[in-house]
Amino acid sequence: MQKVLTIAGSDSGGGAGIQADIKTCQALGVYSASVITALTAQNTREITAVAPVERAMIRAQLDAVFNDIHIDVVKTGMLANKGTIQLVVNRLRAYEVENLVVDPVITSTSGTVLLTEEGLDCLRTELLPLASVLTPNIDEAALLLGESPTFDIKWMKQAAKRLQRFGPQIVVVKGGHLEGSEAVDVVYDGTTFTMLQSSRIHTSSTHGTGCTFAAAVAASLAKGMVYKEALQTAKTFTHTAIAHAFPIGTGKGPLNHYAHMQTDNKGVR
Ligand SMILES: Nc1ncnc2c1ncn2[C@@H]1O[C@H](COP(=O)(O)OP(=O)(O)OP(=O)(O)O)[C@@H](O)[C@H]1O
Ligand SMILES: Cc1ncc(COP(=O)(O)O)c(N)n1
Repeated sequence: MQKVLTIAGSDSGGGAGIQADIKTCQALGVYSASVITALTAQNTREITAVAPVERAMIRAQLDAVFNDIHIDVVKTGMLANKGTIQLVVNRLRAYEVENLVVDPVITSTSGTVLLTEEGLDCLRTELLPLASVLTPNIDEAALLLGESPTFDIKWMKQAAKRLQRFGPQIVVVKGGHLEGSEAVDVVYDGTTFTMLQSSRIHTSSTHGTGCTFAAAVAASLAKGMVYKEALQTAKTFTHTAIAHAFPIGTGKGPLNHYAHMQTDNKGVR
């Protein structure tokens, strides 16, 4: 059984964060352990409270997992602040983690800041050098680069190339928020660009798409897939989960993480 550790925040509404990560790993047949960095009081409409977990408790969770369970791939999501990032970096180095997927969660879709400014600097300089795969959306890519985004493929390519210089082996700039009929993500591996392409689904069920995509990359890498196959698997998995989402809540609803189990191999019911 391959094992992923997700280090992220809890979403009480069950659509994003730790909950999305665990469901994704489960659906892809990979075991998941979880280290919770923050609690959020959240539903499909808004985040009403955020409580970062104290550092000693995060450290205790990390050490409890790493001292007992062999982890194949680590995935990070909401890290909340500089202190937590420094601690996570310290523990990832101590346990010699080699496979790391970093989803740089900065702001929720509903507009709540989930990472402090100091935390953003620290993520850029201390965590990105350890990353195997970095998965920003267009806004997150721009914040990491300290500039305004342009919502087109040309800018996404430039951003991916420049972000790769911070240290991650592979950068995926996700185009879920692009205009048009296609949802295109730009992948840069230090040498070549590739595109992950799918049709855009017109739906309000998009809460947790970023968490789901990154967790599916982590689970696929844990299963031994090479990165191109892992990214394509994650893209198809996320698309299917959006396409077959149930109407849950009154805002931006969660995905159906188990949809691909109810579909044939082409992702069609
Ligand atoms: N409406 C959609 N139709 C098809 N694919 C989508 C749609 N929205 C997002 N995706 C895909 O989902 C994945 C996540 O991309 P997105 O840009 O939405 O990330 P994100 O903004 O980090 O997500 P989140 O909404 O959780 O913050 C990408 O592969 C993207 O192309
Ligand atoms: C705990 C947690 N982690 C991540 C997100 C980002 O997801 P989204 O952009 O869909 O709101 C979130 N809302 N909550």
